[in-house]
Amino acid sequence: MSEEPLKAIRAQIDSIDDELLRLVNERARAAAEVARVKSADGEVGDFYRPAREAEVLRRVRDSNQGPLDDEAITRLFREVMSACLALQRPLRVAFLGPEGTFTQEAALKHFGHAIHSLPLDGIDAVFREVESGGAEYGVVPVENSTEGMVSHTLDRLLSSPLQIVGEVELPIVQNLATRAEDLSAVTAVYSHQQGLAQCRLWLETHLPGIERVAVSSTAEAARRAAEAPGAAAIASDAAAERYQLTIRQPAIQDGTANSTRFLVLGKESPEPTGEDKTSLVIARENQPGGLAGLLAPLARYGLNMTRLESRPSPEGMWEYVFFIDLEGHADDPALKRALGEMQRLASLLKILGSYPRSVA
Ligand SMILES: O=C(O)C(=O)C[C@]1(C(=O)O)C=C[C@@H](O)C=C1
Repeated sequence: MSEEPLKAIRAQIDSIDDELLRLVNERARAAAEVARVKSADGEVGDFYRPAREAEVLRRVRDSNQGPLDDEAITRLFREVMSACLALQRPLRVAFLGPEGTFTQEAALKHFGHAIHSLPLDGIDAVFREVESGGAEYGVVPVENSTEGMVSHTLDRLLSSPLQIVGEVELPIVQNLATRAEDLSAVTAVYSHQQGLAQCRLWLETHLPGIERVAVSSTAEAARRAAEAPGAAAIASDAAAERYQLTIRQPAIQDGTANSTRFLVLGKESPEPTGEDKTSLVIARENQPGGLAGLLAPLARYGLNMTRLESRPSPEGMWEYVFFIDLEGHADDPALKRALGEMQRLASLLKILGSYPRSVA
């Protein structure tokens, strides 16, 4: 290879980098100025604005002409914003730990890497940390495309004063990670109960009769597998790397399109962005056509429901509450009117939050 053309292109890259460096710092100074104006206006607390961040990301995606794809551009700008925000004070973000969980991956995807991470040992602990002000935000799993809802998160949403302020969708790739030399040396498989369920067919085919142990997370499973030679974990690439396990079999999940949706919890709902979702929980006394009647205003106002899930009510046996996701923000006029009408029919209606649709 001739060195001369390479030298010239590298000189060009150096000068582009100089320009990028100057521009990124200029942007950081502008973001710091926004923070100064917010403080002067008497705003206290953190300066994170999920609605504005969604707007910034959608805008750059819309003007992106490549060759970098939209996902790469989103990742880059997310990190730039994360670093700009951390100039004021890094956000404290609690998530279902330990380090190496898919929930940590979701938290980093949403907030970027310039955060102060708080890995906690349960969904309940994440809610409590945000409720008590120990963290400004929390990230918890809420549903998996193969395995369905994470009922603990739904139940906790019902009782918590927290708001859903964002959502993150993450493709989930589960691996069999172990220190064992090969599959025949595996004597037990550890994972989160959802990890075990997502790989049920693979386990039945390749490790029939081998003990399956459910633990608090896939990362905890990897930690345990690192301690015992015959143990294996169903866990992420990140967890396998963190606990120095070898991936004996990659991508063992049964569903080809396996993805998990996570919720970001905070104290205040973001303002409307034009591409939002609203989550709520409703109930009505048990009567014929009860649920249909309750949902009728949605059809009347032409509102789109993206999810409907029932859970046993904490109030009584064979009573149910319904978790609903709608397109739109609770401050949008049509949605506001529909919610008002539903409120009159419902024995319970709690808005869990309005938040920008995830920018993947
Ligand atoms: O626009 C704001 O409110 C800012 O604080 C600036 C900025 C950014 O870097 O663009 C930083 C943090 C917020 O979460 C949103 C956006």
